[in-house]
Amino acid sequence: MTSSLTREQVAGLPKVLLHDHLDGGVRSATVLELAAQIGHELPGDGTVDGLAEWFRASADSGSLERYLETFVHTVAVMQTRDHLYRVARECVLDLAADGVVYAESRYAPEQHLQRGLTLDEVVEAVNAGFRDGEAQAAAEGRPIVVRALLTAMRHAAQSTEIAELAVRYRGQGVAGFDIAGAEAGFPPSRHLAAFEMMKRANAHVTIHAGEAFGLPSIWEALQLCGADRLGHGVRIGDDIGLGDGTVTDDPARANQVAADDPSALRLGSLAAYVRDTRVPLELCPHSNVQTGAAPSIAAHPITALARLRYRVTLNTDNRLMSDTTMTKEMWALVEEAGWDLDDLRWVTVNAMKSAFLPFDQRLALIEDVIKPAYSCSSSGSSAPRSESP
Ligand SMILES: O=c1[nH]cnc2c1ncn2[C@H]1C[C@H](O)[C@@H](CO)O1
Ligand SMILES: [Zn+2]
Repeated sequence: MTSSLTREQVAGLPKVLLHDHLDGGVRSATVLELAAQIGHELPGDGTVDGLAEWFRASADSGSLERYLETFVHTVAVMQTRDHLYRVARECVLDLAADGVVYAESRYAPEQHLQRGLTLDEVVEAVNAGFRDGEAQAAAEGRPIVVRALLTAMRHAAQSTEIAELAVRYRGQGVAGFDIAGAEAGFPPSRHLAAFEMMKRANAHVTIHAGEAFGLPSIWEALQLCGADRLGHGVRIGDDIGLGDGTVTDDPARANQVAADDPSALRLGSLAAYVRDTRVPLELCPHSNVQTGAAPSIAAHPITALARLRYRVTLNTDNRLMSDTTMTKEMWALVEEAGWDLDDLRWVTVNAMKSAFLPFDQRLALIEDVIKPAYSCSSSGSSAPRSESP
């Protein structure tokens, strides 16, 4: 239970990460080195730590739009085959060092064409980095499986082409399709043709929705665009009533009510649909605090949603901008929101169940890797939380 769980123990647990941006997790040392090579001018004081701090502080603005402005400096150094390969390979090594055993890493191929690469060359460079990173991590005794998700930017007009690219590389390192970028003013239905194309191809879709904008965005993502998962989806709390407000109006109180008596919270029809149909929520606590989607880790709706038994998964979003890792996300919930080992095991199994990986491979990772490690870590003082139906 909480009292016996240490940060070191959490660091050693196997983790599953479904929502991590490749261009949001570049090592600051790599940004510095590659920027010098290509003559890209960077903010900060010229040091690795200074640049990392610049990303964190600039992203800490309370606004998604300002958070996203920082990506210009990572995207700038991901414009050649070698640079994409390096960033992808380092990403895998960093995730493996954090205990991640399965990850889906997303990026927008259309943002990496500034120096003449084609969309296919971008995907192939990243795939090559992922494969070599996996091989090196395995050789170092930290096996990890990584798949790519191809993102289309929601303010742009290339989503159908990116969806076609995702289908073309399905089974060759690419597991699905996503849209990202500023949410307000750019509803998911703007990209309906791309989503319909994915559905016709029986391919997987996740959509950034319910982060900076609320229920209409979630509704469109699910009911018009057929999303299999929600990127963030934290604003589903707007449809869960406290009697005098919603979960997202007063998340600290909602967490308390959910812990004391979950049946006291009333679910609107969309909130009920999301829970009943087990829609996976790719929740990213530190990122949400930075963009103003949640007030703090302690008061983040993830805890109420977990107590209400939504299909909650825990994610990093952008390790560089949010100065985070999976260990840090987990440990913050333990220290600040009362999570215990069973909660961590539960979100990890939830994530593996929700991965865009073939069923037999998901099952093998759950049975052979995740469950045995969490059983070994268990103090034996509590029964594991039962799986959701
Ligand atoms: O949290 C986010 N919400 C919406 N868009 C995001 C978020 N994090 C990163 N992005 C954008 C910026 C990246 O350049 C792009 C592709 O990874 O996705
Ligand atoms: Zn994201």
